[in-house]
Amino acid sequence: MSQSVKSVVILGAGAWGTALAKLAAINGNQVHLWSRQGSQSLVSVLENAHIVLSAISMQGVRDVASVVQSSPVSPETIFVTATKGLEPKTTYTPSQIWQEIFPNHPVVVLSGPNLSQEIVRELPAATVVASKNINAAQSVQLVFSSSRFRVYTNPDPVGVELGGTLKNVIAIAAGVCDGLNLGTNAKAALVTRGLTEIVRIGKNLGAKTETFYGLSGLGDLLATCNSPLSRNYQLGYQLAHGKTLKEILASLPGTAEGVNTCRVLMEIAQQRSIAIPISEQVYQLLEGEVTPQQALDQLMLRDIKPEFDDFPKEQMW
Ligand SMILES: NC(=O)c1ccc[n+]([C@@H]2O[C@H](COP(=O)([O-])OP(=O)(O)OC[C@H]3O[C@@H](n4cnc5c(N)ncnc54)[C@H](O)[C@@H]3O)[C@@H](O)[C@H]2O)c1
Ligand SMILES: O=P(O)(O)OC[C@H](O)CO
Repeated sequence: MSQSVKSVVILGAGAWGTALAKLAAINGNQVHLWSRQGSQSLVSVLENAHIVLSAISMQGVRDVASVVQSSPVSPETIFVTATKGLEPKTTYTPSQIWQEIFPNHPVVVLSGPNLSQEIVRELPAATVVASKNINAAQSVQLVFSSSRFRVYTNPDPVGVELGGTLKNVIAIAAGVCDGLNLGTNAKAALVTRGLTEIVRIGKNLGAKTETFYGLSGLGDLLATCNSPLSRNYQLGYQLAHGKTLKEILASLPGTAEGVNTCRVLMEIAQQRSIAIPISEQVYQLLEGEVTPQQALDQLMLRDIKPEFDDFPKEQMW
């Protein structure tokens, strides 16, 4: 694959930032991995950057974006966000924060079934880069594509971002399901109905339904709900084994964004009257209002209903 060498700055040297820095470096790009604990100043690494990719956990995104705003950045710089979360105060996605702060720059979302521990082992994986600016998405595609990492473009950044973000809540539920040994049928039902909740919220927020059936939606949902490498899945699994949220968070390696996302998601669903029963039980579980068994009972004993919300009546029977 031929491409011109790009100067790529990765913000956040956690698990995902480090894996992405490795992928960009494999292709011969000039990569600077910036961490708040490191010795390099943000201003010095941002100079001449073609691409600035944020792999900061949600809680730090606005602070870091504001510091970047006060640094000299080329007018051509493309911002890429790889964070999977929602901002509590505004309910914004990370790309909405970057776009608000940098209204004249292209913003690209990078999201997919990407467990970082597999990617650093160079196991094959695929992802999606989504933007309203196709040229920017294609530039980012070239920077990260390799024989081990297949990158697709997509024109629906909100859908790609919400798929990666909302699946973390369902992954917590999947961990609970496996932790309680509920079986394969239960897991299939949970993941499928979880996807229905993600589509309901996503459509309401302006995303395209098809996006949720792609890599960044269903793909990431399957990866995260089936792997003990997922921190969100692990969190649910340990809740099912009787640990408290506080105990789990104290020993979990890295960030489980699903905890914060679930709280913001409940606010969005309530404001917009969207039914998300699985996510609601995850919320109550995280708040300590129900036990895993009570959450399961509440889901199974809901009123019976048709499978789909919006089948035209004449096609029903
Ligand atoms: N690890 C994965 O497999 C993976 C894959 C895809 C997406 N993600 C997403 O990427 C994001 C980061 O995940 P991670 O696994 O690297 O988490 P992590 O906990 O390993 O790293 C988070 C990074 O954010 C930095 N950070 C947090 N607050 C900050 C602040 N206020 N200022 C500066 N830096 C700050 C931390 O120093 C750290 O470098 C999350 O939103 C996660 O959902 C992770
Ligand atoms: O470890 P998790 O649960 O944050 O999942 C990591 C990625 O989002 C998987 O694509």
